Amino acid sequence: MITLRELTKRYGETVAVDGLTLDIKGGRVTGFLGPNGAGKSTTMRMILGLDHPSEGEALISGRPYSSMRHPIREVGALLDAKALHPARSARGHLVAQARSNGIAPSRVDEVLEMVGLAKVARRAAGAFSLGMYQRLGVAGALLGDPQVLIFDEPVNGLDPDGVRWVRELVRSLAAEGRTVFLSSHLMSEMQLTADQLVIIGRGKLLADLPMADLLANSSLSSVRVRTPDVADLPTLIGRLRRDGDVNVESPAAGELIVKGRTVEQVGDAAHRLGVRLHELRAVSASLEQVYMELTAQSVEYGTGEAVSGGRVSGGIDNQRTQGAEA
Ligand SMILES: Nc1ncnc2c1ncn2[C@@H]1O[C@H](COP(=O)(O)OP(=O)(O)OP(=O)(O)O)[C@@H](O)[C@H]1O
Repeated sequence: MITLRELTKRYGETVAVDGLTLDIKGGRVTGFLGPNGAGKSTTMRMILGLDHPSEGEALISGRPYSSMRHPIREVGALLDAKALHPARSARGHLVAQARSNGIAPSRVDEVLEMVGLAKVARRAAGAFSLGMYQRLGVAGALLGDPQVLIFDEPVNGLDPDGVRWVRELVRSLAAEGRTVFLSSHLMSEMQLTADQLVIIGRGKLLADLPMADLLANSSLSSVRVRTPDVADLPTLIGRLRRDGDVNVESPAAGELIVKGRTVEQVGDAAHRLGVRLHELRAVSASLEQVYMELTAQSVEYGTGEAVSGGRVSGGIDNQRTQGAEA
């Protein structure tokens, strides 16, 4: 697990990370999202001891990175894939890392095989494509067989095959119980990969909740209903509106678009009233739509107020509370 407590980083006047408090748990892939400059890389750098917090702390399995004797056995990271000596071979690069962390050289060949670089392992890394650098970075992260993995934009520069490979790899690492924390600007890919989402804006936490809840509770998601019992629709609408916090529109005779209720709730209400349904389906927002709405608000109103002031906010706030309890 990764634990952040009031984690804050200031660069002069700039507050890059602003009081982040959250737990990034094992057994699932946690996606880390935020606009450019939101503070994602700075957060990851502080977790990895590359930057010192101005306030607060970041712990890995309950301990700060700086207290670890062999850090890469506890946490593997891919931050800047190109940050290595270009004249060194992929194997040489990993062997040096393995040696300084008490890891057997046989593990180097194992991880090179895992990332598909075994055949080019003795070539100078300087001649590598961006995708090959990314694979080498992933190999470095896996070298110490750590329980916690941090990937900053791991699919950057990868072809569709490589993107899929990363997705399957991180999902299998999480399935083994490991903590996987990864950032990406590719929303469609993140939607396929992550179980949990942490979204920040201007260094502040905007959301920390399961992907499914984020999408289902978005004001952009809805339930579509079609009934032949047109005359009964006003009664059904009245029942749906009874508990408040719902938006019901009727775009055509016998059709409803309901926002703020689940398909189960709408189906049950119709059943109780004896209204026949010929169509009942959830129309889920995409992660990209929800993300754009959420972060646009944060930009417009400032991050702190945004989640309690807008349409998305009710859902987000509730979910954030639920996420914290989970
Ligand atoms: N070494 C530094 N000195 C001064 N300001 C910095 C430094 N590193 C980051 N910042 C600032 O801190 C803020 C957060 O930057 P950071 O790189 O963490 O954001 P990010 O979410 O990773 O962005 P991106 O998606 O563009 O990679 C930005 O305003 C950035 O300019």
